[in-house]
Amino acid sequence: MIERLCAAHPFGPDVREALTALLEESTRGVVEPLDDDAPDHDVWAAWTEGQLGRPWAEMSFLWAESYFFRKLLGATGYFAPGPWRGVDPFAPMKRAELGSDGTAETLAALDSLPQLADADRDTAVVQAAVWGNQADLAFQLSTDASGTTSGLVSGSAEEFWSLFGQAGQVHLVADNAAGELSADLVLIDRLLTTGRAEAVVLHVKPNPYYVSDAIPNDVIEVLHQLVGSAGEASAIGHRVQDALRDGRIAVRAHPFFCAPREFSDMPDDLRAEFSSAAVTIFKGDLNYRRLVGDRHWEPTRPFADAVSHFPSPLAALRVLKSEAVVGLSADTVSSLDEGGEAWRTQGSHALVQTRS
Ligand SMILES: O=P(O)(O)OC[C@@]1(O)O[C@H](CO)[C@@H](O)[C@@H]1O
Repeated sequence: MIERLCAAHPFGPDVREALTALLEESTRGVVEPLDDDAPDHDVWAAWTEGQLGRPWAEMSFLWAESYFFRKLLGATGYFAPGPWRGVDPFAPMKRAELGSDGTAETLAALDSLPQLADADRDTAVVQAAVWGNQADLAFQLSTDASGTTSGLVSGSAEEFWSLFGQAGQVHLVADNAAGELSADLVLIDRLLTTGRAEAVVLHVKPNPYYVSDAIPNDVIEVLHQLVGSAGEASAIGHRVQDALRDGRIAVRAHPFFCAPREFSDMPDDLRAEFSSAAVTIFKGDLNYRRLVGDRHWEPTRPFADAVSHFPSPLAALRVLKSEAVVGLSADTVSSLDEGGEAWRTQGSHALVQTRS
């Protein structure tokens, strides 16, 4: 990943040395404190308490990966005065995906939506939002990515839509930019145009994270792409743009969404926001890990038990890219295990899980 960053940016010797030092530290060294003077220093001081000086290999994967991406921003000068201040180091990768043939095909496919019956359009929009999560660069750099889609191991689009009753404020905790965020805006448009939501809060990351994760600027980039395209994609883009302008859609970027913590530890202000939600939709693998707890749970552990900490109705739309999974039937687990595939980590299987 660091090689790809250095190939994508004309970083000078100082940044390249800092990135090399991070690679050395995180693969063979001990956890060192942040050495940049960023505004999030105090909050990271709390999040790194008790971890400094310990070998990275002893850290939980959730903690290590989060801290790695935060230190990577420090290394590239994201927070420092200079040419790279505020420059998203992953922007070239996101831009390439947004401008790819695959994304163009996805947007063109939206033209089929108006011809569908309502129930079929509901299903198509949810399926696109689920599978939009497959394309994520942090994962695609791993060895497991298979690129195939083997279907849902749990839940359905019908289960997702059954969660919505009295229209209220719906929150969507986004994951990746580009193609996944495009599908998320299509889902948000569907929530608003069918009256399932009076308003939507779209939560993105405050800083670049896990390569593909969406930050506020990515919302602008994706919206620009939708509005500038043609057909239904453009119509959806204009409706989303209008909803942003009249306040029916709000974008938020709470610091906790880049924390090395599970959602059971979320701060009171964020918990209060979700407590008043009609439904909260969590997108993607990392959000799922943070939601259910990043543990080797028994996969048959009830989803409702794993998310009992969350204060309101929720849905998880996730492609499986890591080991943590709950809410599966014993038959499903044995049939998947007998299939001999790395179904938990290769990104070929997905799920829709809800708790009212
Ligand atoms: O949340 P996403 O984008 O669906 O997936 C992100 C993710 O799969 O990438 C990492 C692999 O490097 C995992 O730790 C993490 O869960």
